[in-house]
Amino acid sequence: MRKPIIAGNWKMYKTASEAKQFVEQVSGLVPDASKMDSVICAPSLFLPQLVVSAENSPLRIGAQTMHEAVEGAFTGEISPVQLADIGVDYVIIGHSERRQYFNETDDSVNKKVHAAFEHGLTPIVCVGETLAQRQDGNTGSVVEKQVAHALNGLSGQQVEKLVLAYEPIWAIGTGKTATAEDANEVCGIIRGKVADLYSEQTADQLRIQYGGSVKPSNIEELLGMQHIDGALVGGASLEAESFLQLLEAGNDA
Ligand SMILES: O=C[C@H](O)COP(=O)(O)O
Repeated sequence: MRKPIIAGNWKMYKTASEAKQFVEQVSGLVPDASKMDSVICAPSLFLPQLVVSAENSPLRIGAQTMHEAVEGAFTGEISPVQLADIGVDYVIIGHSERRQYFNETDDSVNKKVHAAFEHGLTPIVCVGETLAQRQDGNTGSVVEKQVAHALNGLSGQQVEKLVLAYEPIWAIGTGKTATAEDANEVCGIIRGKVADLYSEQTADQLRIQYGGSVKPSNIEELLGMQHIDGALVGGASLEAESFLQLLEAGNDA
């Protein structure tokens, strides 16, 4: 039985005071970590403050990206050492918005995944196809290639610890959710690829999230699917009430 994991990705939303207020409001209401994992991935600017605000709560704090180097002349970037040092637990790697607007590639995703593990961070690795790739019937081959690249060189034990997020690009922020069956089918393809690359046991342990217009009204159906172990949520994670409803669904799954 894989433990559900619901992660909010706030993207470039909220001010520092709004972020602090949100975490103070939800932290006492987050389900126990023995039942599920609950994460907020916030803008880097707020991370130190949110780690402190969440310290007595099961809520964990994540970053939305990072550089793969330990340190260096990389203006504007944040390193895995810096994230780990302030108590961040998770980091999203290879989100489609990073791939599209900030030149993140399968190769840099792989380097960042290795760097995350070297410094004790849990990577949430995003993969997913464009609408054109889906319409051309290439969804399976696209996500298999992304998964193989992202995991290259990792041990089976590391793969069992990471989180993969399947996010069809055409469903992000559009209100169009993949049907639960379609999302489950692709998550099953991802699990099958991991079984080929590693073992059935590793594939069985791996947690796979679905992301793309997840909201309180559709999360239960998604979490009811065999291969979907959680959700990576943008818009619906911004309001405390809807985030808590998502966690409740995770806790009941
Ligand atoms: O990381 C989250 C995803 O990009 C999904 O965003 P969304 O829930 O606003 O569609």
